[in-house]
Amino acid sequence: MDKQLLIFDFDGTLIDSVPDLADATNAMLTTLGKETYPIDSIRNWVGNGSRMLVERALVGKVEVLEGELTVEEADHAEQVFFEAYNNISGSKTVAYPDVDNGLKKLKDAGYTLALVTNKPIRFVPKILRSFGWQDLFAEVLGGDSLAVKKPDPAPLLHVCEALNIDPAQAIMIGDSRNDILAGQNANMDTLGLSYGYNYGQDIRELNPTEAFDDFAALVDYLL
Ligand SMILES: O=C(O)COP(=O)(O)O
Ligand SMILES: [Mg+2]
Repeated sequence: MDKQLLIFDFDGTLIDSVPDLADATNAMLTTLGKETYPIDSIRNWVGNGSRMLVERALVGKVEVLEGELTVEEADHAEQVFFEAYNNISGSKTVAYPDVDNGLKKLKDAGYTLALVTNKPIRFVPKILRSFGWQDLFAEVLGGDSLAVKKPDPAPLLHVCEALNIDPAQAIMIGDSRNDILAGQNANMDTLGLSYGYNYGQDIRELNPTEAFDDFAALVDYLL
């Protein structure tokens, strides 16, 4: 493998964060006096950052139509969600099998590792520390670190520029259409993981360069 930089997605790729996200979402809905949803519904609402998760939960579906929510309503719900997620984040979030060892093997093999998530950046350091990963990544960007988030290629290109690495030497690795499209939009190779959250769609339908059903297979491919 002649590439230098591996850019990883976070939720659904390295960590299974949906149990905590679902608890926070339902805590928000309960606070607002609305009906709660099962984790299997909420899993399909993750991927475009907290704001979209909150809006989808308020309307109870993936597609939020123009005019269905007021900005004030969504702003308030987002603040309630942030508080709830801040209080519980970490307790039920686990790394997927072979991720911890796999990341260390890839780093030891000479790759530079970076993290680009659509999760708000304020929640990221605490989760990284909980897995002892705080020094693994040369660059870490959240969904609100720049004006745009994945599937826009800007966060990926920003990381390449900060690390002075040609995007042609980078690979985007993730579980969702937002990761694969961001990588394709940045003209990078893309590697898909099938076990995460992709709105119920098979990641292979997005035509990543390769796709894997577990993290160990991804590591084998890269070493
Ligand atoms: O917070 C989200 O919506 C998903 O975050 P991710 O980009 O790490 O998958
Ligand atoms: Mg993801």
